[in-house]
Amino acid sequence: MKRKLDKNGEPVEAPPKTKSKAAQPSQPAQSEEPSQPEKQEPATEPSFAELGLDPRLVQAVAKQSFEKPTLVQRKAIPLALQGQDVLCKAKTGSGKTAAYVLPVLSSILRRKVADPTQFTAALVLVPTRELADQVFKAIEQFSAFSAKDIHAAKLTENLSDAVQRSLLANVPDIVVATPARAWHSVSSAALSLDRLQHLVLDEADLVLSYGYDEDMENIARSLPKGVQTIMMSATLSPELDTLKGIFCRNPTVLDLKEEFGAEDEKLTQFYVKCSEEDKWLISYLIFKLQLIKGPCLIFVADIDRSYRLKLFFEQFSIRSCVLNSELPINTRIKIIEEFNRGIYDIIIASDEKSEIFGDEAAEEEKGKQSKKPSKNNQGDNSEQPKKKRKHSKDEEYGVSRGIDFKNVAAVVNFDMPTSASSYTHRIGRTARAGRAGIALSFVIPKDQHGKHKATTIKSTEKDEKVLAKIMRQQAKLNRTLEPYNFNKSQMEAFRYRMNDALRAVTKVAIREARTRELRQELLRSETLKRYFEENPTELAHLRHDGELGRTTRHQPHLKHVPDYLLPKDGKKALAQDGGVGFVPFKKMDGKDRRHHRKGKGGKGRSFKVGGRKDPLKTFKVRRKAK
Ligand SMILES: Nc1ncnc2c1ncn2[C@@H]1O[C@H](COP(=O)(O)OP(=O)(O)OP(=O)(O)O)[C@@H](O)[C@H]1O
Repeated sequence: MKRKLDKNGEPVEAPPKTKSKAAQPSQPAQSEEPSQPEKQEPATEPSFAELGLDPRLVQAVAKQSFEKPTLVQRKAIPLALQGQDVLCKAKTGSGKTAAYVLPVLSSILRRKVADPTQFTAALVLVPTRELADQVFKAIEQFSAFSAKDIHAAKLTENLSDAVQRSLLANVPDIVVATPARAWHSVSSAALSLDRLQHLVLDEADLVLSYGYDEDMENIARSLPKGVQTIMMSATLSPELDTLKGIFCRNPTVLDLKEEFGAEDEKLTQFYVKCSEEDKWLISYLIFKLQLIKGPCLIFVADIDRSYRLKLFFEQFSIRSCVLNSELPINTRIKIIEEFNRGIYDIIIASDEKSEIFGDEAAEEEKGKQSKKPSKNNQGDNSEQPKKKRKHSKDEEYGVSRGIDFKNVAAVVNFDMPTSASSYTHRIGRTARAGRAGIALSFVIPKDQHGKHKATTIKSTEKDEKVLAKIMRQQAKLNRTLEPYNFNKSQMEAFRYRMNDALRAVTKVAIREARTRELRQELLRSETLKRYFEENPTELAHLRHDGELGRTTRHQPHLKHVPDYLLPKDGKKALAQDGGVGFVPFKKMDGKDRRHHRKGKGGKGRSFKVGGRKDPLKTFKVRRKAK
């Protein structure tokens, strides 16, 4: 039974004095208690050292330049250090990873002082391979000063069973894996959970959506008694209840409200209602004229779409890279790393999972009949999103959730997600850890859907419904989405160029781009290196194929925007009535513009998010009089 908590996530009753888990079930049920007056946060917030963490971890945290713990860290770390089960819901980008990694590492270090026996004490389950990589890196960073005492392993790479076995033969203290990988290792006796002490489910609301129900059940059966369970999630979903039922005993539930009030909100949200064709035109203008600057994440509905947009941008010399489930995991991780290092400014990510997480608009139409409580989701396929089993794609792929893309200035929903919760997760890739960011979503009005055969896509049919739902959801958080209006007449001058570029991006060109990308990966593959050494002619063929076939028409004239195309008052005139629509990330005086063109530091980065150069400080939204 869950405990009552105040608005700040403080348990209303005093936390148990005992550190022993065994004592917990005997505590009286608290959930029916009336609400207590809110507890005030202490005048000064505790530092990491004051949270009771091992000093070596505090040192590592300082190295990361984390000045003070975030709300979720202040609340969850002490509870986890006491050995309690914790179910924590906190917003995206609020620092949940450190909130569980630090106490788990601290407990392992503390235990090792008394008992240096080597065994796997912690298992961290995450829904995607990308996330596993990220969590593993966080563990490495936080154990920088205790590396000889903490040995971690990640079980998600495309490693052979033999290699994974040898990894596990070293008996890591902490294992990070997707549930499928973890169960595979447990069932083959490569990983022993016999002495497990901590189980973490990160992005817990997702694990069942990814079709891991059976793996979770199997893992649950293999756990010894008394394992501490920590569940982290950015949203509350019925799946959490299912998992709570399977794994937790009397967890403390932390439902943490936003750390910042509306006035501190650093995320600005816009939407553009436009035709299917204008979506391409506006995107071209936004990126070519740099109306949005800085690292940007563009979400599209499927893989073909990601290549179509990339090739379309290429026509105008706008550089971008694609991220999708077809690419090998190592490539995906590399792309995320390179984006975080500032090598790419635009990632076009296909959010195929958005479909799986439920088309809420469709659900609404079904009259919400399926509101029956599901005690246990096993076999309950009617309520569970369908597992997608497609061979070419990686089912453990996911970029809209959990991944810590650094300093993302803008998230663009080129194609709307099909649910409000997908939207929350997508926009959560920007404005992280108190930084600024914008979200811009293209919405196709219902009467415009299907009108432009070349670019129409099924998933955007219910954009308006989804938008309405998103607006309601955001309003609950005191957030609004503002219309982002373009001056249509000024856009017209660019239309023929956009059409020219769209025509060049044929289906054949997209197919070719898709296979070319995969071919490049084959050429880079370490696994195939040996094979190619022995079969050099095949390597030559593969290379030759790659050099051939650039099926997109090359149109050098599209690269530059001639001055006569630009409106008299420059880019600003593109915004209708000079109002919403111009998104300068930085005040652009003459000097700055030169600076931008040159591409500061040769990296093409021309602004900082947050700090003195906070682009949003110069951003004016003029509400349109209704
Ligand atoms: N105390 C802190 N001070 C400063 N930065 C922090 C702190 N804790 C975490 N961060 C940074 O905040 C960013 C977001 O953290 P993290 O990825 O853990 O968020 P999250 O809540 O797990 O997000 P999501 O729900 O999207 O997975 C990371 O770049 C992390 O390094």
